[in-house]
Amino acid sequence: MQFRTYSAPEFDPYGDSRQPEVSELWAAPVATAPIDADVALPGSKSQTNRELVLSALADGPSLLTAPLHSQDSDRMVEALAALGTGVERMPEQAQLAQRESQRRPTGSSRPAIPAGPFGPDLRIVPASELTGSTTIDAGQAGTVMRFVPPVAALALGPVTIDADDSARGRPMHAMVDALRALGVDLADEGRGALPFTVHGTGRVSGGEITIDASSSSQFVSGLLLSAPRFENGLVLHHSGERLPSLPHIEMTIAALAARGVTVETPELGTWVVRPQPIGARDVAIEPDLSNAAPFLAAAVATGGRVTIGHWPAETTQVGADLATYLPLFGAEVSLDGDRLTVRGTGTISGVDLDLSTGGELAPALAALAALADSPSELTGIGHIRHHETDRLAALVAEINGLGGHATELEDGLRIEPAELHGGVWKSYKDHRMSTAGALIGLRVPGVEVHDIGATAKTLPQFPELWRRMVSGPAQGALPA
Ligand SMILES: O=C(O)C1=C[C@@H](OP(=O)(O)O)[C@@H](O)[C@H](O)C1
Ligand SMILES: C=C(OP(=O)(O)O)C(=O)O
Repeated sequence: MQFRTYSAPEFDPYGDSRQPEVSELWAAPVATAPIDADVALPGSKSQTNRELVLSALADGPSLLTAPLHSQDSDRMVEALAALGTGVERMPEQAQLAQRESQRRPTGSSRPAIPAGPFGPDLRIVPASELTGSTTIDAGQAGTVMRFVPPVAALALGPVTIDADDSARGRPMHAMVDALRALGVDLADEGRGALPFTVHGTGRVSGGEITIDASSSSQFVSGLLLSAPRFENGLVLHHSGERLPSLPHIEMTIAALAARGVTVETPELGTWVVRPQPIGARDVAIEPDLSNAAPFLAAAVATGGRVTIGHWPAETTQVGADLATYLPLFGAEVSLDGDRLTVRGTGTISGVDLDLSTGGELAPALAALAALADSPSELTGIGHIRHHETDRLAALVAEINGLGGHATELEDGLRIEPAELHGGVWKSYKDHRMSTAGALIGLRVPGVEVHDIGATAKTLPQFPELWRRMVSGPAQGALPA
């Protein structure tokens, strides 16, 4: 394979997240001393894309403050706009006034949401009638490919939904079968995969269905988000060997509740949504706590300190579990107001972790485990074989490619201590593989990440934020 050298572009926080494909090599910065940094992170992908969908289906305009601007959120904005939703980028003055009005009730003078320059707030104006006769590009976004088809079914006219070549293989069967069972006409040429065309009639009858959401919680979330607009609502049962990422379903239920929609859960694996309006709402999006994983892990890897501001006191984001996971690796974690600090202690211990609730944290935690001084097992994550890439295979290949000792388990990974060396770390067009490579590169000289541009999926600013974090005013000696 031939690679060219990659030099980071100028930091452009308002830049277009649809970056050109960056398939060059990025020399991962090496920490020469313990990291000592404060990091501000843009908005949560999962919250932004839920609130975009709910705002498009709501009974009036909504304002999203501090939303994410990245490939995944841009694909969602474009999808909803193609169906007739109005999306306005708020001018800076209006943003400041809005943020001022969202100051914390405790009397603190600090705004309740990040003031970081990560892109404009968005005002969403629902269409009086969703219109089809359009094509939607989900890119690589699981949230777009699983949340938008039920919305398309509520539109009038055919909607073709497609994705990047690399994402066309992601499971969609459960959504195809669910929509058909709800009375939606869908043409998929028997593939049960993207691309397919939803022949929307402007209405979905709804009813009681059973799906197998073992491969992704997003099927449940996608159906629940649109269900209040189904004529008969939805009674949804999950039947399958497992249900991953439960906090993400909790996030969906919480987002609906905040807009006045109750989701009843009479038993585990059943959700009931009655037909009802979805309330318009102004929402402040929390920072993306899953994207916090490589940054906080950097403190552990270098025996240093990383602080992330605006850490929510209460959240359904699974990244909040980093505060309990990282101490298992040997870190100290403290929360001072809304500032979460992780301090490395100089020791990186191996861990046994069931990550079934938070599979998207696995790449960062696997990278940290590869730097640990004792073996780790990360389990409950068989479903991450269906994420942006087969993450179990990718992590094993790349960790071992640097001299590590990782093996694939039926539902996870075993990683044993080994002396790592430099080399090319491939990203497989997966943002979390790119950031996992960067994390290992902090401690292993000569790691070159192929396609750091993949981080544009949820964090286009990653190379610059990482560079700033590593080049902070750190002093002292790295752990042995
Ligand atoms: O609903 C969501 O926002 C997400 C759900 C999870 O998907 P899976 O259940 O497919 O793991 C998670 O991994 C993904 O990053 C985001
Ligand atoms: C699995 C992920 O993304 P998606 O929303 O595309 O499923 C992820 O971000 O780790």
